[in-house]
Formats: sequence, C-alpha cells, structure tokens
Amino acid sequence: MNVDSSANAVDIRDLCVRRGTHRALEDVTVRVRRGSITGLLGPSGCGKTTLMRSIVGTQIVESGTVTVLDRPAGSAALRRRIGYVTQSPSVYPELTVVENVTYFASLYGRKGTAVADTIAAVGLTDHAQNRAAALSGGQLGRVSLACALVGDPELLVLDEPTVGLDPLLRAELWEHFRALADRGTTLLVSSHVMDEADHCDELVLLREGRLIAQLTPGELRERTGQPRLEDAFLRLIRDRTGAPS
Ligand SMILES: Nc1ncnc2c1ncn2[C@@H]1O[C@H](COP(=O)(O)OP(=O)(O)OP(=O)(O)O)[C@@H](O)[C@H]1O
Repeated sequence: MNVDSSANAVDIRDLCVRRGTHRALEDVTVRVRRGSITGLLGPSGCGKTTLMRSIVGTQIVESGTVTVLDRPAGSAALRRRIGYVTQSPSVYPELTVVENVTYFASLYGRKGTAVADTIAAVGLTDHAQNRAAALSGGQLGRVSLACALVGDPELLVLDEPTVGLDPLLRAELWEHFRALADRGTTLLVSSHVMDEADHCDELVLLREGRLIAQLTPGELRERTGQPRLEDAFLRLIRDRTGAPS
C-alpha cells in the first residue's frame, strides 16, 4: 500500500455526542495518523465505543465533524475501506470458522491464501473446521477479528480486541497489528488496560467523555515523570483535577 504517513486517516474536530440524556463525548478533537497504531484508552464508560461508532458512522453526532479517509464518516464509499470489530462478536454461529472467514473474504474479493493466513494470524488454525457455535467467547471474538482482517481494510477500528486472551496470543496479535501498520494500515485499538499502550505509536486518553491528552507513550512518561503508563495516566488525571497523588 502506498501511504502518505503525514496525512490523517481520521480527523475529528469538536465532537459532541449525546447518548440518552447523557453527554457521552464533549468537544473531542483527535487526529489519527495513517499507517499508525493509535490506542484509545480510558476507564469503562469514558466514551471509547462512542468515539469508534462515530468514526465508523453508526453513531448520531450532536455537533462537530468526523472525517475518515478524507470523507465524512458514514459515507457509503467508506464501507469497504473500514473494518470494525465490536466487543460483541458478530459471526454466523452455524458456519465453521473457515466458512465465516471465507464469506467475508468473498465480499472483499480476497483470494488465494488470505483466509488461511488470517485464521492463522488470530491463532485459530486448529479450530478452522469447528462451527462458531461450538467455540468459546474468546475464540468467537477472534473469528470476528479474522472476518474484519481478511478484507485488508485501510482503517481497522478494533474495540478491545485482546480482552480475555492469554498473554502469548495477545503478544502475537500485537505483532500482527504492527506488521499491518508497517504495510500502511491504520489501526485504532481501544483498551481499558494501560499495559497494552506500549504497543501503540500514539495514545488517545479519554475520561468522562473528554479528551485528556493525545501523545506518544514516551511523551506520557516524560510529561508525568512516571515510568509505568498506568501510573502516568493516573498522574495526568490527578494533575488535571487537582486531586492529591
Ligand atoms: N445505548 C446507550 N444509551 C444511553 N447511554 C449509553 C448507551 N451506550 C452507552 N451509553 C453511555 O455513554 C457513555 C459512554 O459509553 P461507551 O460505551 O462509549 O464507553 P466505553 O468507554 O466504550 O466503555 P467500556 O470500556 O465499558 O466499553 C457511558 O456513560 C454509557 O453509559
């Protein structure tokens, strides 16, 4: 893929989103560089999923702009260019793993070894012939991930893709994400645990619907003087709220 890494894959300005009676996002301005891995981090309920939904175009926004791959979020032309994996796996339970992934590969015109390679990348080769209905929750999540990966989209939006996975599989998935980014894919990956932040080029830190900071892991450590990213995030919040450390 030929990519101008200085350009933004996602450009969000002054975004406000209301969900029910609650302001889920408040004046959020964020940019995601093409060909990078950006971690979307913050506590449960801070607005990570809402921000992802705004990017993939499934969220009604109150005000602000969301531009994705140079088009307004939700444009029909973006559908095949974005892969979105939600927290709840969306696969066909009666189909096997290989049938599920083959179906999505055919939608995107992928041929050759794409299906087998993608199933291997998510660690499911040994389960390729099993029906999805017979898989564990973590395995189902990986089938869902494979269905998004196999389309080789320009932008991958992944909502907590490593939740519930064992450390080895997690490490392998992050390696795969890095290989994709090196090839020019843009990845936006949410997590509510900071121990994955070091895999990211940039971090978007949210709290209570507001952007706390957008910076690299190195900048976060430097700004707070905390070597552990978990401590650094807490430091940043305490500095902003004036709470004692
Ligand atoms: N369908 C909904 N109707 C009303 N409010 C909602 C709805 N979904 C989410 N919210 C609220 O919007 C806010 C942001 O939720 P969101 O799901 O974006 O958070 P999150 O950071 O992704 O959380 P988690 O890490 O637990 O998935 C929360 O206060 C939540 O209660």
